[in-house]
Amino acid sequence: MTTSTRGTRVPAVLVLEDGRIFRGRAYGAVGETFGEAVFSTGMTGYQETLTDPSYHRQVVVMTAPHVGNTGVNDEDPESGKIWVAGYVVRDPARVPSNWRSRRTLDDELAAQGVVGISGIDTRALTRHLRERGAMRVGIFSGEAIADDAALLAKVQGAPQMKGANLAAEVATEEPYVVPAIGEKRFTVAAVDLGIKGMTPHRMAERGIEVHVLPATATAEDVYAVGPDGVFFSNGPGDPATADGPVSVMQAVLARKTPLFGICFGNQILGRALGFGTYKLKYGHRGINQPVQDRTTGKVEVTAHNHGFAVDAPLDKVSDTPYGRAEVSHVCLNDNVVEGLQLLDQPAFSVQYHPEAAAGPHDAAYLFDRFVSLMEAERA
Ligand SMILES: NC(=O)CC[C@H](N)C(=O)O
Repeated sequence: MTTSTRGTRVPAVLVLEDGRIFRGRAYGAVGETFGEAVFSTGMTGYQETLTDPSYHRQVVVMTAPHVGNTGVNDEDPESGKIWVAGYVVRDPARVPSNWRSRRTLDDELAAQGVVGISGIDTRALTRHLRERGAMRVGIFSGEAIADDAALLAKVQGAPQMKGANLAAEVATEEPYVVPAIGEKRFTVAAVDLGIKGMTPHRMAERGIEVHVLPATATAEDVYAVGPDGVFFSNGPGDPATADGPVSVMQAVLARKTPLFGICFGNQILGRALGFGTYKLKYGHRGINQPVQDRTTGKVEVTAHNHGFAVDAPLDKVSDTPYGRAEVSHVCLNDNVVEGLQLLDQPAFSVQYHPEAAAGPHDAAYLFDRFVSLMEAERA
């Protein structure tokens, strides 16, 4: 069911698993959907958010009150489709305006079968999620609307995010190559756990030929491309389930190949080193999060999308099977671990998004750091 609701007033209901209910109008496709309710504080960049594969099985609530103002263009998507399980906005733009816009966001959501809701108090919903924590949610419109108790029972029967193993559902099935822009200097094997398009692009800009491999790639697959460095991407789901990628990363660490991880990749490095991961109460999602690089003292404003985090000590160097490791970056809002680095071999990762799609470019230096590690290895 993908009827566009543009110009119509189809009622819709959002039901949280703790029984709180919000009533509004259908936005995008009419029907029903389930996921984990999370909020994003980004005021721009909604196309990048919607198409980030890390949002698979999450229903995204936008805290910015006006969404859709710049329509939908063909340049900004981070992957081939919208991945969010549902979309919640307060006040959709009725007439988008931008020189790149091709379609309205409402029509794009409808065309891709993404069920959403508009006209609800997203500020109250966000405060609820902040106080009670991220939780399961359902959005129902059209024929899917039933009595509240029946809808609540459906939401309470939907799968949880904790324990979800989702990377293989979003990653490429076949390997592909993103060529270096200009002169080729390095080859990188990138394990795709839900990679955003901007990430290989940021590497390609630095003379890296990126071999993107499926989430199920083995250490043999990684080394078959003759990599100067290995990269582990962002991705959806609970890092506690990523045993396969953790053991591939351990093989890379054992060979001391230069290694870089982003987001899910940071959690996998944490696990590979022997740290735990845990679910944050409501996560970090947006493009305005302050992070300190403890190796330089500099503070950067960064893009985030994570609901889990690494449990590593902030105040000491840890001994791991791969040498000494430390927390390199920390979120200044809540002291959550935002980066890890090894001190005895060329490996590091960040929990946030230096590819900045969308978001500020403060953290682009991390791609240069990866290049420096590969240069040092070659020297
Ligand atoms: N963007 C990501 O890679 C997210 C990682 C993980 N799924 C989390 O929610 O924390």
